[in-house]
Amino acid sequence: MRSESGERSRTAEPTRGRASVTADMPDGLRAITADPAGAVIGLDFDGTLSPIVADPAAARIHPDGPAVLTRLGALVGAVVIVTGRPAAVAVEYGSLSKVPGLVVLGHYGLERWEAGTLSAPPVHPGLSRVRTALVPLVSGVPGAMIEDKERAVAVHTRQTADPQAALDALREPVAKLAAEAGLAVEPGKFVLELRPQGMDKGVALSAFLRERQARSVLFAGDDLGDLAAFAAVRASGLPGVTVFSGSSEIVVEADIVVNGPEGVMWLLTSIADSIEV
Ligand SMILES: O=P(O)(O)OC[C@H]1O[C@H](O[C@H]2O[C@H](CO)[C@@H](O)[C@H](O)[C@H]2O)[C@H](O)[C@@H](O)[C@@H]1O
Repeated sequence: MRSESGERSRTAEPTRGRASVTADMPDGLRAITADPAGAVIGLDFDGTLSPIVADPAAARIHPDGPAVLTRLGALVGAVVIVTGRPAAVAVEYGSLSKVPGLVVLGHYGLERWEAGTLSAPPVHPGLSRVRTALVPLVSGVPGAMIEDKERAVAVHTRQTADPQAALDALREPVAKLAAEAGLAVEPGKFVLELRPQGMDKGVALSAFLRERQARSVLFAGDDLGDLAAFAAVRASGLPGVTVFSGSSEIVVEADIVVNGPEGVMWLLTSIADSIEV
């Protein structure tokens, strides 16, 4: 996939064992470790907590994820997952139902899961129309598949012979269909998602920061849909840090770059270690 924006500004290399982020620590990270009770840690799911896999239904959180999130959740003001997945799916694929205090904002913030309770708005009426119209469109591209998420529909090309060419071929007809149904198109890693307008990860994260009266913020993501959350970190006026969960598929500018979900686990563990010092 193409590069979306500028250069990586910092690199944190995963290491094994107890690690510290105190050396060369960005100011936003320093604020988090100095005043953890005021910190909100925001995390994307796919590509950040969960390694990217060919079949969207086979994605599962990194094996260290539930324990790391449980540990961090006890140390900071709040841990929130902001994902394009339905919140209940992220909870299931993340084995997150027993992580105390965790909030999951699904469908880019349309849904909220907290303490086992899910709240969500009515399903957008345009979705039934695109659900039907997408079938002949996608069946014309061998290997392309539809992921029906109830409040959104995603078209995936990762399993086609040429994922980028398939994505490019579908981009225009999918955009036309979305416009006719009053939906937005959310592009991502070999995926085009048709979803309701008016909400994104930036809107969702900003509202959460206000709700929790955050004094600092970190957001980690890996894809185009996370850029709005990165922008929200920068616009919040809070000491903040953006973390790019890096891969070979896309490059995104961020304060810290780590090596995919493995690197995210290292960073979160390092933050917890630094708080507990
Ligand atoms: O906001 P996220 O938590 O990152 O969710 C974004 C989309 O992620 C999923 O698709 C991506 O991950 C799949 C599994 O690794 C991969 O096969 C696919 O190519 C990626 O685009 C998910 O399937 C979508 O519904 C999410 O919107």
